[in-house]
Amino acid sequence: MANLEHHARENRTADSSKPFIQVKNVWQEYGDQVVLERLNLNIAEGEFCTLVGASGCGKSTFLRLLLGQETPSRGELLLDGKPLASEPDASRGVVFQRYSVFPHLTVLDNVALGLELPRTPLLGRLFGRHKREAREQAAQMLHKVGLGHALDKYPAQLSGGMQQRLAIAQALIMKPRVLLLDEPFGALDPGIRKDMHALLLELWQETRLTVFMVTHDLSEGFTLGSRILVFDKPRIDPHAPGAYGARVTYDIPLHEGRHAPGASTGLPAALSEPLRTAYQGA
Ligand SMILES: Nc1ncnc2c1ncn2[C@@H]1O[C@H](COP(=O)(O)OP(=O)(O)OP(=O)(O)O)[C@@H](O)[C@H]1O
Repeated sequence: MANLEHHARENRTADSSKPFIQVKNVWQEYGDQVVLERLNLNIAEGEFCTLVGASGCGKSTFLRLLLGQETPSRGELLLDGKPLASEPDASRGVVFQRYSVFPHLTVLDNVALGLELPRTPLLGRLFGRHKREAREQAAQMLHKVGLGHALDKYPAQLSGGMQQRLAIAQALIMKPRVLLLDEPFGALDPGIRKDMHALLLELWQETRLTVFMVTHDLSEGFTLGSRILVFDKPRIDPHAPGAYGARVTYDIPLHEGRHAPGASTGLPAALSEPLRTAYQGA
């Protein structure tokens, strides 16, 4: 835990008066299909943004832009006032719905590898003291996410929830400043999802990482987020479905001052009901 707290302090050296992430008039087009249009957002460091919206409206595309996997067709994304690196780097960690660890490595090695690779890109592994330190750090992180008892297991021996815990540990061990989650709990049973929500909120509150999480579950979006971003297409041309893209049509702060998981959404009923209906009908 000391590590995570230290990490949180390190992350907070930036000028807090400036938005941490700025999205300036961002468009993303594939051929003649406009997927995202005119996105403008300022995100402060430490916000937990949940992204909801109809299937295919560009939420994962937006995550890929934040990750640096793609560059926008127009506009720019700034992190600490500087253009985002055009390739994924250690400042951003990512967890997908179907997790992507190395099946032939143990749980411990999967997490330690993240620390080893950047230091020895050619050999791929560390030796001696550095190796021991990497493994100790990895073991600490795995205890933190509740996998302390499974260090020597292989991914195929883990349940879905445990695999996502491993994926989260793998992302966090790199001390990212931004954590990108693309429906990380979408494949899990409701009971396990609740446990994962508690874990994620606990980790977020300790690190004050900036989180972007795509979810199809509106109540998950409301429960976890400190801010919910609703993606939707305000204009549709039935003769040219790709002519217009999605924008953020609702941008709602939630849980101001929240410190306990499961606090109320604080949304006025007059707003939450139409939003729920519109979203589910989409
Ligand atoms: N590399 C690409 N080339 C062409 N089209 C793409 C590409 N990536 C995404 N798209 C299209 O962009 C649109 C948005 O896709 P995206 O996966 O971002 O939506 P989404 O909101 O995350 O959907 P879902 O909720 O179903 O995961 C889709 O129509 C998809 O086919």
